[in-house]
Amino acid sequence: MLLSTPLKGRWKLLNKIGQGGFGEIFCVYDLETQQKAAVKMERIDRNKRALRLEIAVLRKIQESRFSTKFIYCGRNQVYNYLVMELLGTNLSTLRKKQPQQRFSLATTLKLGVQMISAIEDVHEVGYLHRDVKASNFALRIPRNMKPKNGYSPGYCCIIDFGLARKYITSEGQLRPPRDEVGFRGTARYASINSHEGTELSRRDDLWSLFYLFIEFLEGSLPWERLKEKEEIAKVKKQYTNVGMCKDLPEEFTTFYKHIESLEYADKPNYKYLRRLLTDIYLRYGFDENTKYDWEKIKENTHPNKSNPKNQKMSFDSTAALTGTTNDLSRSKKKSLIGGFSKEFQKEELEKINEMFFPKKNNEKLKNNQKTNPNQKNIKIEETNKNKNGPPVDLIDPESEINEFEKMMKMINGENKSDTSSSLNIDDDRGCCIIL
Ligand SMILES: Nc1ncnc2c1ncn2[C@@H]1O[C@H](COP(=O)(O)OP(=O)(O)OP(=O)(O)O)[C@@H](O)[C@H]1O
Repeated sequence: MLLSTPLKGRWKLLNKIGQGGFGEIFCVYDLETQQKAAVKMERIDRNKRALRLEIAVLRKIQESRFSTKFIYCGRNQVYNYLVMELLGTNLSTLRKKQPQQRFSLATTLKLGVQMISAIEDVHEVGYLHRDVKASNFALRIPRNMKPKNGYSPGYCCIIDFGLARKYITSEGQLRPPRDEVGFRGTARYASINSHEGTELSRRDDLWSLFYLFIEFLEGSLPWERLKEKEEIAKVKKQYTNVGMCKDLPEEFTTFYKHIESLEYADKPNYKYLRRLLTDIYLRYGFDENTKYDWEKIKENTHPNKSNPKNQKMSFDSTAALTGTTNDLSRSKKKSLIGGFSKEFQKEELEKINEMFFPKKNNEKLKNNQKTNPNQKNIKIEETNKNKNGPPVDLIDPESEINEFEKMMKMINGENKSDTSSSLNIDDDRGCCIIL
């Protein structure tokens, strides 16, 4: 690819980092900030345009910690383009680099908690994502490869709002479902509602997430090899929670039952779903030192290898690319937490929450301790009591942390997060790209 002029005289194209149905994504060098960024380009002559919608949603979701930072949008003779924060590897690529193409339970849970939050944040601004899949989540690149100022090495962001749809009206009311809708999304992860042409709602993004969890843990989905949507739908219908969750911790069954209980209009209980994953995490004895699969400690060369307590978590981007795994086994069944005092459990839970949500307000976390995280049977009973609606919220309201403002300043200097819905696409016709 030849580039005669940097985009808008500012962004110099370096290399292609992604290709999707809607456009191409490039890594660019920002001559102004001297930092790398990502640019998504969509040809102006495309019949179906998705970038305008994507930009609108991205700008609305800027306050979410799980969103990539909007930088600029513009147009030249050939392309509409969106400049945004450069993220790291997407989760699909990362998974495929693991042995057996699986993530460990710990990694799945850590990512899962963040993915639920990311989806919740999209829903909060009034949109459904409608294409939840691993390649639409990417890791935020940690500065200096260390958790810093609210970043953690595994912080994952949701991307690609090209298929998003507003599910509430401008008055904040739920849009009435249409009688029939065309298929949207990616067949492998689409909910059965989507296959059946039913109007999608918040629950359907969570169905896709559930399928993703299975894929993360098992390395594939039962309908992996099928190509036709109709065949995929047929197999999907055969696999209920019994088929898919039988070898998994029982919270996955509870997860499944919750989304299964949701009607079109129901708001999913995101906190409850996050809590289910955190419960497993604690029960299996994972803690804040538990590494992601792509992190590694160079044990042979580590100066403190004889004392595991001295070993600090480190992000190794090479490991992320080469697929190095951690030392956790999926079959690890011991429950360390169960043997400790309540105080210890509280401390543990705080730490875990800090890890999932860096810089979380500790006072808020303390409120979350009212339920013993190990009393999963109680929660299951509570869920069953509320069959006609979302289960009771067993966790105290979890306020959103306003760390994002700080993070934005840190990443983007003075870039403002304009959340207005009106799009102000800059006409940049002077800029010429030759492919
Ligand atoms: N901001 C970003 N930083 C780094 N990589 C990115 C960024 N945005 C997208 N990518 C990479 O490009 C890939 C494709 O991006 P995206 O999903 O937005 O394109 P798309 O055309 O909508 O794709 P699809 O048709 O698969 O939905 C992503 O999976 C990711 O690997």
